Parts: sequence; C-alpha cells; structure tokens
Amino acid sequence: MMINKYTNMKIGELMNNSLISNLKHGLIVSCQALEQEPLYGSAKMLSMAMAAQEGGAVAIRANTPRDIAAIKSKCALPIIGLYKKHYPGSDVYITPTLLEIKEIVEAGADFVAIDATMLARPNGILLKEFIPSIRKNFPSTLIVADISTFEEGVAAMDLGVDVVSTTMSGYTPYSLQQEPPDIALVARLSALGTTPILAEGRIWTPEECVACLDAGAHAVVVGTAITRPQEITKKFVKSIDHFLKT
Ligand SMILES: CC(=O)N[C@H](C=O)[C@@H](O)[C@H](O)[C@H](O)COP(=O)(O)O
Repeated sequence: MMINKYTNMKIGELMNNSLISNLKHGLIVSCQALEQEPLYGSAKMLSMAMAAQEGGAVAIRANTPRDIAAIKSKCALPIIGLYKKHYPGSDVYITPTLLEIKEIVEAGADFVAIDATMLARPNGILLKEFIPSIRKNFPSTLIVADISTFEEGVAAMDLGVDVVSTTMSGYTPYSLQQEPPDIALVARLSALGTTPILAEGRIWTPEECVACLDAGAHAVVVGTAITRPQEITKKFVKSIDHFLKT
C-alpha cells in the first residue's frame, strides 16, 4: 500500500473523509456555461444543478463564485468549485491563483479544482508552492488536481492533493489528443491506489461512464453531454447530415 507523501496517509485513511467517500462510484455533473454560451447565467446553472440532483448525481462541478453561490443556496449536493480566469503570460486558466481560491471557497465550494499541469503558472508560482499555500490558507478545503498526463497525476499525488481528475487530458499541447475519453489514463492512475481518481473529459455515454469505473475511477464527471444543449444538438445534426450524405 502506497502512502501519500504530503498527508502521510494511506488511501483508506483519505477515504475516511466522508465528502470523498460519498462520491464513490457516483456521477458528478459539471454545470458550466461561459459568457458566450446560450445558457450563461447563475439561475440557469442552478436549474441544471437541481436537475442533476433530481437525476441522482452525487456532486456538482461549477465555475465562478456567482454560479457556486447560486447552486449552494438551493442544491444539497457538494460542490467542486473552480474559477476560470486568464492571466497574461500563462496558459493556466482553472483556478490559477489564491485569489480565485478564496472567492470560490467563500462562495461555498467544498472542493477546489485547480490546474495541476506543468504549464507555467501566473507570476512564476510553482505547483509545489501553490498547493501548500492552499493548505495553509484554506485548511478545510479539499483539493482536486486537474491533470493531463500520468506524470502530472503522480506529481500532484506526491504534493498531497485529495483527488486527481483527468480533466486536462487532450487540452495541453503535450497530452494525448483524441476524441474519446482518456480511459487508459484513468486506469494507470487508479492502479497506483494512492489517491482517488475522477474520470473527466469528453465522456458522452453511460457505457463510457461504466468503462471509467471499471478502469478504477472513484467517480465520473460529465459536463457537456448533460449541460451544453448546443453541443448535444450538434451531435444529432451531425448524425443526420452523415445519414443524408451516405
Ligand atoms: C478542459 C476544460 O477546460 N474543462 C472544463 C473544466 O472544468 C470544462 O469545460 C468541462 O466541461 C469539464 O471538464 C467536463 O468535461 P466535459 O464537458 O468534456 O464532459
């Protein structure tokens, strides 16, 4: 049994945290709409979250303090919060600094999702500095590391994050670029047995969800396939177009 270097705890002990153990084998629904999207707005994201709750989701992933606060006001599910923001000179946009962490924790996030890739962070801060400063300033907040490769997952585990998510696979220039979800990455990281793994990114079907759990995922995060109707519509239209052309 491997030990998490930062917390000095075994996986079983990490799972003693009920927020984490309650996610086990569950569906987490990501409810996000950026300003340019048709469903932009906190009231709409709250409706999405309530629908996800009614459908049996175990948690919500949400972006911005505004959406998180709106969802927290009515929805009983735990929230994995993030805050997408761009800083000059850095490609890191998922909760890049402590300023965003503070805002989403104050808005009610139970977990904070952070970019844990090897991309350069704003102000030259390193991940190995950022994670301890989150721990110091927000000791009761759980950290979800959004990674794009196996090596980044291992590095994040060594830094003592609570959960690792495959969110960024396919979204850094050096990670595997493919249309299907990166289930092989889920399997490799889960096999380490040190930190719970969330399967996230381009999961479109219940069968893919099950395949992720079968690969060892602690839980599965689905966003676009549930909460971005414009993208769902496009899939249907594409199939019809394909049918008409053949
Ligand atoms: C790469 C990136 O910025 N991902 C974001 C992270 O919060 C979201 O835009 C995704 O919707 C989320 O990860 C869920 O994935 P999918 O929507 O593919 O089910």
